[in-house]
Amino acid sequence: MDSLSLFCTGALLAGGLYWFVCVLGPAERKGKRASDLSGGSISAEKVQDSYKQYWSFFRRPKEIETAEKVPDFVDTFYNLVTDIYEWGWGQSFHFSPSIRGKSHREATRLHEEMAVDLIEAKSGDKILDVGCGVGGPMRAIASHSRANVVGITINEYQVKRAKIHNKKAGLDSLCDVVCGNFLEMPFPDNSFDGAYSIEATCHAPKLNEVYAEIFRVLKPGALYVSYEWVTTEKFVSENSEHVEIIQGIERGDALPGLRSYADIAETAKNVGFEVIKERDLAQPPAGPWWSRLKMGRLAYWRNHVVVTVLSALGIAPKGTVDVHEMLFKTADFLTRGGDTGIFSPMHMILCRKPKEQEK
Ligand SMILES: C=C(CC[C@@H](C)[C@H]1CC[C@H]2C3=CC[C@H]4[C@H](C)[C@@H](O)CC[C@]4(C)[C@H]3CC[C@]12C)C(C)C
Ligand SMILES: C[S@@+](CC[C@H](N)C(=O)[O-])C[C@H]1O[C@@H](n2cnc3c(N)ncnc32)[C@H](O)[C@@H]1O
Repeated sequence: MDSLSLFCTGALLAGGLYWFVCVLGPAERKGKRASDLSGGSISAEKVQDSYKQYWSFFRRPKEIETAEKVPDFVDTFYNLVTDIYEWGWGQSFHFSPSIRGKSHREATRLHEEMAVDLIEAKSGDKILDVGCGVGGPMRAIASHSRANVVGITINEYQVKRAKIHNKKAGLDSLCDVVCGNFLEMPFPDNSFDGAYSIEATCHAPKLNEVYAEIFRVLKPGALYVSYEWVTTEKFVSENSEHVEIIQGIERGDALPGLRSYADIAETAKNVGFEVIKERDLAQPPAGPWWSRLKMGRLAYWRNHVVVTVLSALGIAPKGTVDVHEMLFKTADFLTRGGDTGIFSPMHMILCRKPKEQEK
C-alpha cells in the first residue's frame, strides 16, 4: 500500500471512530460525550476496584445488615454511573410514563412539573429536592414555578455537575445544590415551604428515617410529594421469577431492599404526616414507563461497543465496561419489572406536615 492510500485508510478509520463515539455515542445528546466518561470523584485507576466493592456489597441486598454503610456505597454507585446516565439518558435520573405524541424529553418534564404543582410551589418559596442527582428535575421545577430550589445529594461529583448545568441554564440564582446525607440534613427545623423526592428515597435503608428528616425541615402546613420505587400488589414473594427480577433491580440500582407499595403511606403517617393523596402513576391510563428502556436496547448494545473500545484505548477508566454491563442487565430486569407489573418506580404519595403539631 502506498503512503497516500495508507493515509486515506487511516483518515477514514479515524473519522469512522469519531463518528461512532462522538456522533452516535451520546444517545440522548445531553452534553456528555462518550470520550468524557469518568468514575466521578473516583480516580481512574480505582474505578475497577470500587466497582468490585460495590458489587460484593449489593449482590444480596436483602442480606444487608450493615445499614449504616449503605450511603457510602450509594455514593460509590453514583460515582460509577453518573456519567453513563448523563450520556445515555440525560440529566433527569428517573422514569416517566410515556405519553402518546410526546417525546421522552417532554414526558419527563411533565412528570417533574406534576410534582411541583402537587406541592403548590410558587415564586419566592424555598423548596427542597431530596436526592437531586445532577439537577434535571430541579431546573425544570425552578423554571416552571420560579420557586427557589435547594437540592441535596450524597455524591460530590453530582454537586459539581449540577452546579455546571444550573449555571449553563441561567438558573443558578434559583437553584442551589449541597452535598449531604438526606438522613441527617444540614438544614434547620421548619425551614422549607415544600419538598419533593423523585426516585431517590428508595436508597434509604429505612424509609421512616428519611421521611422523619424531611418532616423536621418542613414548615408546619408545608407539602411533600414523593415518587417511590415499590413492589406492587402483583408481586408474589413465593414466585421465583418475581424474586429474581426484584433482586436484579435492587443490586443494579444500589437499593438496600425494595419496599411494598403498602408500606409507604403507613410510614409517612408514622412520622407525623397527613397523607393527602396516594396513587401509582404507572397505572393506566399512563403509558408504560419502561418503553423507553425497551426501545433503547440497540443503542445500549452500540454503547457497550463504544465503552469497550474507549476502555481498551485507555480513554475510559478500566472498570467502565463492567459498570456498563451491570446497567445493561439492570435495564432488562427493570423492563421485566414493568412488563410483569410487579414493580413501579412512581408510586406517588402527597403529604402535609400538620399546621398544629401535637405536643
Ligand atoms: C432511580 C434510579 C435510576 C433510574 C434510571 C434513570 C436508570 C435505571 C437504569 C439506568 C440505565 C440502564 C441501561 C443504561 C445503558 C446500558 C447505557 O448504555 C446508557 C444508560 C442506561 C440507559 C441507564 C440510564 C439510567 C437508567 C435508566 C435508581 C438508581 C434508584
Ligand atoms: C436516581 S437518582 C434521582 C435523582 C433526581 N431526583 C432525578 O430524578 O434526577 C437518586 C439520587 O438520590 C441521591 N441519594 C441517595 N442516597 C442519598 C442519601 N443518603 N443522601 C442524599 N442523597 C442521596 C443520589 O445521590 C442521587 O442523586
